[in-house]
Amino acid sequence: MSANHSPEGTQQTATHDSAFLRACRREPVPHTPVWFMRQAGRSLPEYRKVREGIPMLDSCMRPDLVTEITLQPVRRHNVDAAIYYSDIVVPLKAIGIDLDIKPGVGPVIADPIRSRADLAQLRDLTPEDVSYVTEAVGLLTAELGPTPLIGFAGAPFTLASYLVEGGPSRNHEHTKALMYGDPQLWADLLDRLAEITSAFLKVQIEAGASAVQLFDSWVGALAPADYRRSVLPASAKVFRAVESYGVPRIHFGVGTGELLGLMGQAGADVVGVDWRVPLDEAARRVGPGKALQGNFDPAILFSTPEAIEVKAREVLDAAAGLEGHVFNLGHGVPPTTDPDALTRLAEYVHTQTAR
Ligand SMILES: Cc1c2[nH]c(c1CCC(=O)O)Cc1[nH]c(c(CCC(=O)O)c1C)Cc1[nH]c(c(CCC(=O)O)c1C)Cc1[nH]c(c(C)c1CCC(=O)O)C2
Repeated sequence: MSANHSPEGTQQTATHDSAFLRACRREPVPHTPVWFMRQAGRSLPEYRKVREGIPMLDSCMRPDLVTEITLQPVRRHNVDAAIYYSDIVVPLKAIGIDLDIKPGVGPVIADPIRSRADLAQLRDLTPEDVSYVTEAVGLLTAELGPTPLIGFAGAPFTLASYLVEGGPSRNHEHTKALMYGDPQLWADLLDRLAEITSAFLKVQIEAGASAVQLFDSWVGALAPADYRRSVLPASAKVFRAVESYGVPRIHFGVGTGELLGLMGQAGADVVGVDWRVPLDEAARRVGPGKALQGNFDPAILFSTPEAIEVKAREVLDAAAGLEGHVFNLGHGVPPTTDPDALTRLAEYVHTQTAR
C-alpha cells in the first residue's frame, strides 16, 4: 500500500493540491488563494484574550498557544493558508541574543552588533534550540487538515538591521555605515545570519511546513547595486539551503519596486509585492517562471466595504495575466483593523475568482 492510502497520506495529497500551493507552483487553481501577512495578532479579540499577561516571546515558546493563535485567523477568515505564529527574532533569542519585543515598538537588542568581536554572539542554531517549534508545527499540521502551513524567517538584511541598530530604524544608518565601512565584516555577519535562518527554516519544513516565506521587510531601503553586492548572496544562500525540500519559497519586502527582479533572482518561487507597483508591472520586473503574492494596500482596509471591493477588483484585474497569483496585502494587517473587513475581503476574492 502506498503512503497515500494512509489517512496521513490522504491529508498530504489534499494539502499538496490546495489552491495556495497550486498557485505557488503556477498551476491552475479552483479560486485565487488568499492569506494575510500578520493575519494572527492584535486585530483579533481572541488573540488579545489568549495573550493577556503573556509576553510576546514567551507566547512563541508555548506550542499550545502557538497552535491556538495560528489557527484563529484560519477559523475566522477562511483563508487558504496558515502562517506559523512566531517572530523574526525568535531564532536569535533561541541562540542566546539578549533581546525583547517591546509592545508598540518592536524588537529591541541589548548589545547591538557593530564589531568583529560582537559576531561571536551569533552561534549556530540547532533543532534542540527550538524544539517547541517542531512540537507546535506537528500539532498544527494535525489540526489544519488540508490547509497548508507557511513557515517563515527574517532575511539576513532585515535581521542585521535590528541587530546593528539595536532596534527598529527608519533610515538604517548604523547598518549602512557597517555595510559600506567594513564590507568584510558585513559579509560575514550576513553569512552567519543566512546559516541561522536556513537552519530555522529547515526545522519548520522538516516538522511539516508546506511553504516558507523569507521576510526582508526593510530591504527596500537599499539601491539595487547595493542589494546585488551586499545582500543578494546571503539571501540566495538561504533559498539554496532549502531548495531540495521542494516546498515553495516566498520572498517578501516593502518598498522593493526597484528590487523585484533581483529578489526573484535570489532564488524565490514566489515574489511578494507591496501596493506601490501594480501586479502586471511587477510581473514584467520579476520575469517569467515565478508566481506573485500581493498586493492590496492594507491602509484601504479602513475604508468603506465598497471601496475595499473596488480596490480588490483592481488587484485581481492586474493579476489576470499572471502565471500564479496568491492574494495578500502589500504588508501586514494593521493592529487596529476591523477583522470583519478581512473576512469580507477573503470572501470577495474567493467568489470573484471561483472557476
Ligand atoms: C519586521 C518583522 C517583525 N516581525 C515580523 C516581521 C516581518 C513582517 C513584517 O514586515 O511585518 C514577522 C512576524 N511577526 C509576527 C508574525 C506572525 C504571523 C502572522 O503573520 O500572522 C510574523 C510573520 C507576530 C508578531 N510580532 C509582533 C507582534 C505584536 C506584539 C504583540 O501582540 O504584543 C505580533 C503579533 C511584534 C513585532 N515584531 C516585529 C515588529 C515590527 C513588531 C510590532 C511591534 C508592535 O507594533 O508592537 C518585527
